[in-house]
Amino acid sequence: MFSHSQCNNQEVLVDSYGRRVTSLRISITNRCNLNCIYCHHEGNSSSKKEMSVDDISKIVHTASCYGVNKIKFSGGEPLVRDDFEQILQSLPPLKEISATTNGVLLKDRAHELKAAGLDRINISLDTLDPECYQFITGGKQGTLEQVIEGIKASVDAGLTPVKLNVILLKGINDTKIDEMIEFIRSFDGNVILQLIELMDFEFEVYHQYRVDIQAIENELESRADEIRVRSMHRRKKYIIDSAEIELVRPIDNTQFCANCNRLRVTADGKLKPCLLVDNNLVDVSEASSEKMDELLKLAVSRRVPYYR
Ligand SMILES: Nc1nc2c(ncn2[C@@H]2O[C@H](COP(=O)(O)OP(=O)(O)OP(=O)(O)O)[C@@H](O)[C@H]2O)c(=O)[nH]1
Ligand SMILES: C[S@@+](CC[C@H](N)C(=O)[O-])C[C@H]1O[C@@H](n2cnc3c(N)ncnc32)[C@H](O)[C@@H]1O
Ligand code: SF4
Ligand code: SF4
Repeated sequence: MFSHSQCNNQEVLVDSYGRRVTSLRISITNRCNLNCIYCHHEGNSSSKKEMSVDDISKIVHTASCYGVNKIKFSGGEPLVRDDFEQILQSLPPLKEISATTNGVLLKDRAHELKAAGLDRINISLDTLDPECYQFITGGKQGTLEQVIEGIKASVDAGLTPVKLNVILLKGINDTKIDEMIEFIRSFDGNVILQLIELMDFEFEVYHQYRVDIQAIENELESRADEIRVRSMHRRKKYIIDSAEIELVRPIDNTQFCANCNRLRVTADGKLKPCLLVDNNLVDVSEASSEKMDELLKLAVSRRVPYYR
């Protein structure tokens, strides 16, 4: 297993806009068992190449020497990788390791994931209606019931707080927010609702389903007992009758980008400075550990807030 022999520096990674990088968002595969109508694929190419456990471990060990202390695993669908638990076990001690999943394959792995070092999990589920679920996820490879079982198993395994990711879609779920709030309430404070603005990756889907996000934000604000602001992206959290609802509103949001502390890693081993930019990636797939330091700094130097 990889370990960085000279991890004794005090250096941190700060880009030219004063944004310190403290977190990596790592796609471990581009494969997915669903085909959601809106998917942005983390802004990645469709490359079939996947980093090995050692490749991922090497990147995280190097970044951790520069004060990166949070890792988010994503995909495609991270749970289609059978070696996800091995990936988790290969990491150095960190403040937080989390993952985002569609939840279909979660039920039977939640406890193993926790034991392997995963701290918490985000589960994407846009509807509580089985037919609507099939429509959004574009097929027959997963069911609503599997995802709900996955949420229960995650709470049971202590992968908490579980975040329930809901992409707001006009005419599909924009009038069902209260239903979702009631659903998370049934988990006694272990589940947070995360309402997400649809980003415009799929042009037609975006134009058909985008919601008036300002109206939703106004409604949350008027009903909130308390509003908290996260340092990451300056995201707002609304507390409504003890339920926690976080709003992810990236489009045209200069505060969101000004407080972006994540560097992305693509499934085929490239450092990606921004979700929305494709022409400035830094390939670390063949890098030695010495070269990795240099390439990490190069990727950080290429970071520019997308909305500014
Ligand atoms: N524009 C933009 N969107 C992001 C970024 N990071 C996450 N998102 C979006 O935020 C939504 C939620 O992402 P998750 O993978 O659940 O993770 P997260 O909420 O960002 O992270 P945690 O709150 O720490 O769990 C998704 O729609 C992501 O596409 C980012 O850096 N830029
Ligand atoms: C690309 S998915 C990868 C992880 C996993 N397959 C899942 O769906 O949770 C990561 C997150 O991005 C969100 N997402 C995908 N396409 C999006 C879009 N066009 N706008 C906003 N969020 C999107 C998903 O809902 C999910 O919460
Ligand atoms: S499950 Fe995730 S990666 Fe797969 S299509 Fe849906 S949003 Fe995209
Ligand atoms: S700069 Fe903005 S759009 Fe780009 S990754 Fe950061 S928050 Fe997302």
